[in-house]
Amino acid sequence: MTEKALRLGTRRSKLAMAQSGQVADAVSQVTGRPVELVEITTYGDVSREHLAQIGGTGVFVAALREALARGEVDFAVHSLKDLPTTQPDELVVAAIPVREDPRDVIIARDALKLTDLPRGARIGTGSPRRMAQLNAYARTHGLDFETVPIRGNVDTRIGYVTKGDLDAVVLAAAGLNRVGRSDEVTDFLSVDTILPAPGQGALAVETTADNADLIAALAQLDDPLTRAAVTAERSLLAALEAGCSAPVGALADLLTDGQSVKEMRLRGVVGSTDGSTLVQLSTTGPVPETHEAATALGRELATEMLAQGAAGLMGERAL
Ligand SMILES: NCc1[nH]cc(CCC(=O)O)c1CC(=O)O
Repeated sequence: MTEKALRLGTRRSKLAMAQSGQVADAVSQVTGRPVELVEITTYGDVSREHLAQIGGTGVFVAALREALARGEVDFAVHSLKDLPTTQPDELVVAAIPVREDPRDVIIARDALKLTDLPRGARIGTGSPRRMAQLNAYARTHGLDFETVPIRGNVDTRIGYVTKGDLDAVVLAAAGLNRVGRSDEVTDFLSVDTILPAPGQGALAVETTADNADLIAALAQLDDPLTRAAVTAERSLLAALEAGCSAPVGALADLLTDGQSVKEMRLRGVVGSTDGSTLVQLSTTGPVPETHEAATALGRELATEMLAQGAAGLMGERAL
């Protein structure tokens, strides 16, 4: 007898379909069961222009979570950076697979790098985090470009450059990799220049808390080091009382001593969108082995950032 297919709820966007498809393959490999994609239309997909008013990328997550709660699907895959920092009691993030490239990139006309952009160049991004750090970089490196607020999916955003409306756009490397368009990247931005969004490049595989068998099966896809890193990053975000559209960047990585992993370093930044003020700090600690330890690392850095005025920079919202 063939086993019943597991139902994976997904948005219809190219990026969502790509990442759901990849997780579907992995889940079917570890469970030996077929996985069926169930398309869920979200309010954010239908009414993009109202996204800012109804609360940013959280709307995409909410529709998938409702389908899970109603029992219409068995599990869902989210971009971790779009996931609100509060976890509903009835849902569990059963797996956080190995993170992809966390960097931001630019796709610019004429294969230009960030530092090659001419004076007055227009760079499209709707993210206050990217605006703040790009503008700060311009100020400290004698560059002169303008960040222009844009929205839209990966294709739309790249279209601004290919149609000649903008000189460059900023995107996440991971998303481009997943949709097979990373060959169009003209510059991978160092995380020393632009810290990514907390959780960027990582996925969250979520199911209902009452589904013990599926939780155990999905756990085989979990990467504990990725989980520790993104838990610390998201704990920083939560402790700063910032949402997914706040100008906050964070990245936890491992510091190695020769061959062996020594410590985890968590870097964080918050800034004004014009780049005139940045609070950028880092902390290091033993590699966290529990959720509590990872959370403590993020809280510790938040406390230091708040002491340096981070709270005053959190009011700015995405356009
Ligand atoms: N905010 C939209 C979004 N959510 C996740 C990704 C990319 C994939 C990832 O970071 O995991 C993107 C696109 C982007 O920022 O370019």
